[in-house]
Amino acid sequence: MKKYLIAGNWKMNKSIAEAKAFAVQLKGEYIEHPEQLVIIAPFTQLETLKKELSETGIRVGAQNVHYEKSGAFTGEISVPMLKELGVDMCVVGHSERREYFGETDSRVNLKVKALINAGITPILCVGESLEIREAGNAMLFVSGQIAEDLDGLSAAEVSDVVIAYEPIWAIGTGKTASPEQAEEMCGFIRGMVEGMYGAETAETLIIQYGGSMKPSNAPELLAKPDINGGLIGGASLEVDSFMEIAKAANKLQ
Ligand SMILES: O=C(CO)COP(=O)(O)O
Repeated sequence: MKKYLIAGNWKMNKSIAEAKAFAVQLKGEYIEHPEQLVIIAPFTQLETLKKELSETGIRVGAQNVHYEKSGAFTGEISVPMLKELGVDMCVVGHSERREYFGETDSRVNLKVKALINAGITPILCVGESLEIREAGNAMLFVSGQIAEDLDGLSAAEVSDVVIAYEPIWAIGTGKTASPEQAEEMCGFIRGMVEGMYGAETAETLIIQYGGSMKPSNAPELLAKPDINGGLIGGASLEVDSFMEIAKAANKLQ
């Protein structure tokens, strides 16, 4: 059976009450593979979501983390703090963090390592801008990101990482990468991981596509052999559209 991970990245949206209402509604749905779902929420909602979803098998993730365990880092949240809440996954290196908050590959690398050491699955985001794609350098750029972001990790550690390919030009724009474009890059990433860490690690690696994924385009994207799910922004904010995407994955299994 092909593995999928359908992740809703809520970004900076929802109140605690809204997060709870979403979880309650989600629990009312028939969910074939709850272990394939994860809600990536703002820090303030994590405790509520963990509580509400505790018996369901649906996982909960954070959107960012600091790599130091504690210290004078005002405004930051550490890996042990996420661990204390029972957080299962954490997005690292989202393009919005890279663009607006100066997240560098070397910091992304430290975050990935800190999360793996604590047993929290990193969802590592990579992806090129439109300018880079149009210059014909998308693969060169993405391979550079992956090489730096995974630097120093063993094959066993890379097996614990999820990679999300999110072309910046497709995020929040309504402009999706075509299934062929998405597959081309996800296949390229898998090939790169195979070259670096071996066939076994590459075969089991979960590679998501992200960027305006929605119920209408999800079936075609998810059908591609190297795409193991989605990192979904806008369409994850409503249970109905999120579940439609999850069901599209189940139909392919
Ligand atoms: O950035 C994304 C998920 O991390 C994609 O967001 P949209 O689905 O809203 O384009």
